[in-house]
Amino acid sequence: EALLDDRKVMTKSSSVDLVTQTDQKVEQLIIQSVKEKFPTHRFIGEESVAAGEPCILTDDPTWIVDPIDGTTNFVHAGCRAVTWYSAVRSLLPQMEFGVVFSCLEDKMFTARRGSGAFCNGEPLQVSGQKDIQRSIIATEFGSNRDPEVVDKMFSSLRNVLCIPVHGMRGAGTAAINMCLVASGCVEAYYEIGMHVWDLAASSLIVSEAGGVLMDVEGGAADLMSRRIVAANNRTIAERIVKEIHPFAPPRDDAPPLQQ
Ligand SMILES: O=P(O)(O)OC[C@@]1(O)O[C@H](CO)[C@@H](O)[C@@H]1O
Ligand SMILES: [Mg+2]
Ligand SMILES: [Mg+2]
Repeated sequence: EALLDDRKVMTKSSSVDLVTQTDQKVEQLIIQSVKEKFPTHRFIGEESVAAGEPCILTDDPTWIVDPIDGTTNFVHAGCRAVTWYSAVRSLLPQMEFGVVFSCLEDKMFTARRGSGAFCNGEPLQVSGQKDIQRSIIATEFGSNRDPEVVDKMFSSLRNVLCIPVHGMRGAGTAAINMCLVASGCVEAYYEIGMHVWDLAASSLIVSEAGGVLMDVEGGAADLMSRRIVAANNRTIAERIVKEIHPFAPPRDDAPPLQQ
């Protein structure tokens, strides 16, 4: 309770895009401790980018950090927070490993390229369901309250729901939604508007658990594009793509607007 009272809530891109001192402190803690071991590595951190650091991938090993994914949950409920980080190498980008920690459930999700995905050391496998009408799909509404954008999100939501699917869910964090796909708890997750740090670690966890990643228009997934479909298999992913009303938010690696 005292911690909740102490929590200073600030806003970023909009009045519903929240950040706390805890986000900033956790990010600094992760970056500092990695830097001590790997002084030449680079970082893309959510709160560092918010403070003006660049969001670009180079050929250097780069750690992509979201200190708390689900800050809104954290602010409201105190405990529904996730800390995660991942490292990528090369411009493609080639993810080397990903880590998502769900402190609510005390679950550590990990994946290393080519070595599978795990939860607390137990191997993960996506759902074997091929019938979208027997599936649960996860999504989120993001922090953009522009009515035109909200209309597009609602149109996609309506279309997917009316396929019909068994249900739709949202954990309030992209990272955990993706881990739910990797664990076989939901068949797919899609969203437009989240950022590279929301997805980087969990994208490897999904693919190492046997899942597929796709752009919302069906092409190759691009983690800087702020659009993703993550599914248990290609059949389910392609069916969802048919129902999504696509739009393209400014890319994470777009040059900053001139003042
Ligand atoms: O700012 P945060 O808490 O790191 O993350 C933002 C986020 O929780 O909001 C989105 C909702 O659209 C999620 O998909 C995404 O993971
Ligand atoms: Mg996040
Ligand atoms: Mg965050």
